[in-house]
Amino acid sequence: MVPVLAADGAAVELADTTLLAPTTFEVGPGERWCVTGGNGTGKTTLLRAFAGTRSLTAGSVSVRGEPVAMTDPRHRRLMASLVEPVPVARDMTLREQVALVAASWYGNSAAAAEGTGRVVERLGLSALGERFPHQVSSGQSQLFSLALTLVRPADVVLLDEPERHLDRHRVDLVAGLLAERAEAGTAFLVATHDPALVAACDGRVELG
Ligand SMILES: Nc1ncnc2c1ncn2[C@@H]1O[C@H](COP(=O)(O)OP(=O)(O)OP(=O)(O)O)[C@@H](O)[C@H]1O
Repeated sequence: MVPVLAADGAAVELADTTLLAPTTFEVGPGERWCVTGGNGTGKTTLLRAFAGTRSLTAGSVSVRGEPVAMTDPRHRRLMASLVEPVPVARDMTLREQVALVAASWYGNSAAAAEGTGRVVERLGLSALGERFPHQVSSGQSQLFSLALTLVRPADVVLLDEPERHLDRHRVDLVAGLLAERAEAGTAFLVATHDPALVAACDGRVELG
C-alpha cells in the first residue's frame, strides 16, 4: 500500500548548519505519528518539507507517493497543516471564520454547517464563537487555529506543537479530536513536546 507520507533520507543542510539530519519513515492511512526531539533538532523543518515551504538538500519526501506540490488543487485537498500561523480576519467572529473555511471545501451545505458546529464544540469554543480574534486568550486563539485546520477535509494533517498555550484539559480535547479523525482515516504527523500526545501516537520519529 502507498504510504500517505514518506520521507527517504530527507535532510536539510545550509552552509555549515544542519537543519534536519537524514530522516526516513512512512505513515500509513489513519495513523498518528509524532515527531519528537529537543529544541532545534529539525521538527519544524521536517513538517515544512511536507508542507512544501522548505526545500530538502538531500533525500525526498512524498505525499501519497507523489512529490509535494501545494499549487496543485488535487494535492492541496490531501493535506491540511498548522505549521505556519493561520491568517485570521479581524472583523469576523471565530465561528464565521471556521464556517467560511468549511464552506470553501464543502460548499454552502449542511455538511459545512455540521462540521463547523462539531469542531467548534469539540474544541470547547462554543461559548466563544461570537467573539472576534482580539477578544480571546492565547490558548483560545490556538484552539481557533486548530479549528480552522481541522474543519476541512484532509487525508493527512501536519501539526506543529498543537499543545502550544494549552492547559492539560485542552490538550486532551485536541488528542480526542485527532483520535476521532484518525479513526475515520486521516493520518497525522505531529511535532510535539507533550508526553500525552506522544503516548497517543502509533509511531514516532525521534530527531537529534
Ligand atoms: N533559516 C535558517 N537558517 C539557518 N538555520 C536555521 C534556519 N531555520 C532554522 N534553522 C536551524 O535549524 C535547526 C532546526 O530548526 P527547527 O525549527 O526545525 O527545530 P525544532 O526541532 O522545530 O525546534 P523547537 O523545538 O525549538 O521548535 C535549528 O538549529 C535552527 O536554529
